[in-house]
This record gives sequence, structure tokens and C-alpha cells, in this order.
Amino acid sequence: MAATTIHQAVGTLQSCRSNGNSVLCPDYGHVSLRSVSKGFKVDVGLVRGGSYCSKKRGNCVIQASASQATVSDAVSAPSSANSSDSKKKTSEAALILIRHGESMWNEKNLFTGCVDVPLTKKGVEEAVEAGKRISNIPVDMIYTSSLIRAQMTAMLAMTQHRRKKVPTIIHEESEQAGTWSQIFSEETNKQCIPVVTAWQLNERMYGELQGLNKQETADRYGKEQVHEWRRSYDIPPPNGESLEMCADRAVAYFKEHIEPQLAGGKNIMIAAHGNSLRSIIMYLDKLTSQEVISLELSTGIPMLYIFKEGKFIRRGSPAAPTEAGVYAYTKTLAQYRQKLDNMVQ
Ligand SMILES: O=C(O)[C@@H](CO)OP(=O)(O)O
Repeated sequence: MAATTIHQAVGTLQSCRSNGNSVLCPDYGHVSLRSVSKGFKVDVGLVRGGSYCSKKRGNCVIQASASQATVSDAVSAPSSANSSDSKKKTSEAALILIRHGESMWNEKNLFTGCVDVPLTKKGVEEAVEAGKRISNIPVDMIYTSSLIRAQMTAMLAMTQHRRKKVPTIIHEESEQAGTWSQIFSEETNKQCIPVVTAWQLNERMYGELQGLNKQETADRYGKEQVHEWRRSYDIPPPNGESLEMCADRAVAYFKEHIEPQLAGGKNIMIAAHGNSLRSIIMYLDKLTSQEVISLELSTGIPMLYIFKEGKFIRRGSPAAPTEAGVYAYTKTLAQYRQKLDNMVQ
């Protein structure tokens, strides 16, 4: 989509400001450039992602490049119209990372990679447990891979969230899919959390190891060789991706799509995979290619970062003995928890 479309959008969406590549529209919610180019002003039904853009809902950033455009929904404050606990006077945003719960191939000890298998019963329970641990942390947007085990994990985790917003998958695979998944109630839309699925967050592609048993592969090729395939930074498994290759797409996606949302104050949850998350953590924690080798992520354990003043601050694993250790990490999170407490009284 040509960048000129954006400028047409600026003309249509009054009170938008453009810096050339992006447009800030304080008076509008979730719009897509495609809908804008089709005449957003006269037909709110063209607004995708389930939001109306006719009422004041905070900031809406339209990010666009010459070839594509994505939109971030301005998520309303979680508790009431006048509260702004997930808005960012404090310029702080929470980032939750969750590796999916145990999958049916984790259980069988098979290399999985990009094969799309579901969670086991234990994986379902882990996802629910993860959800309990983050139930007091604000979540404005969710990113998952395109694989069902990550999507199940995100959805199951959100069943436990105290705010009770409904995670709603954004369908952008075709224009029709976008149009057919619209929501026609602004009120309902306010109670939704957009879920963006991205293949770039998929598990590292394991090449010819996919479907093989890990133990049998170690017996056949030797423990060291298999460890090198599984954990080295730049050595790919046969016809697969190394962690470095996986990082190239996962971290690029994170920087291009997720980091700007955090900078805009959105609280984000990412449900993804052992290796795509290892590569993102490597970026967040500035790990070296040596250090990342020993980084192992358990299934279903959420990790929390605070994004503040352009920096990621790791708050330890919320796998702490009680969830009290999670929300109390910052004043903003404690305030959010307080608001949730007040809501149920
Ligand atoms: O099989 C896989 O896709 C991954 C994650 O389960 O395995 P590994 O731990 O070897 O990277």
C-alpha cells in the first residue's frame, strides 16, 4: 500500500497528525489503513479489528510502510471511563512473555518446530495456571504465533484474568476475513482485547528433525551433536533454522510491531515458543550468543518485563511462590490491582 494513502487518511481523519510514516489520531480507535483508503469517514463499518473510531478512546497509532500498514487499538482503561490505569501517564508498560503449555509433542518428546500441534491436558492446566499468575497485570494487546499451542495458551490464560475482557483474534488473512469479523458495538469492543497472530513468532523451524524423537536422535547422532542443534546460536539443524535465523524474524517483528505499542503505553502479552522467546529475551536482556545457550524456558511460566523510558526491566519470573510478587513490582501495577479489587467490591 502506498505511503500516499496515509496522507489521504490524514485528510479524512480529522485531528490526526502525521510524521510521514505514521499517523497519530487522538480521537479515533482501531482503524486500518485499508479501511481508511476505502472511505473510513463515511462508513464506520469498514473499520476492522472490531472497533469504532468515532468516539474518543485515547490514542490510535497507524503505523505504515510502503508495503503494509498495521494499527494499534487504543485500549480503554480497564476499570472505568475516567480511570486510566493502563494509560500511560507514568510511561510504563508491562510486557508478559509466556511459552505455551506442554504440547502433545512435548509430551512425546518429539522435535516440534513449526508443526502445529495442540496442548495436552497438562498444557491446558499450565496455561490456566499461568493465567492466574498474571490475572492482576493489565493486558491491552496480545500477540501470539500462528500456531495453535501458543494461541490456546493465550486464550486459556485470559480466562483467568480478573478484568474479564474478551481476547478477540484479529483476522487479516484477507480483506473479507477482516470485514466479516467486525464488531458493531463500541461498548462490546471496549471489552475486547485484540489478539494479533504472527508467524514470525512461531517456533524455530526444526527442519528434518521435526517429528523425530529427541532421545532417539541423540542416540543416533550423539548427545553433543543434538545439543548443538538444539541450543547453539548459529548452527542450524539439517534444513532448519538456527536460533540466529529465528531471531532474525522474531526480534525484527518484536522491534517493528510490538516495541512501538509498548512505547505507546500498551500492556502486552506475548504467547509464543521456547526458541522464539529465547531470541526475544536475548534481545531484551542483551544476552550474548554464549549466554543464550544456557537459557531454558519452562512451559507455561509467564515472565514479566516493565518497559520504561525506552528500557526493558526484567522483574524476575512471576513463577514466584505467590502472585503477590508479580503485581506489586511497580506502583502502577499495584494501582491496577487495587482498581480490580475495587471493581469486585
Ligand atoms: O521441539 C521443539 O520445537 C522445541 C521446543 O519444544 O524443542 P527444543 O527444546 O529442542 O528447542
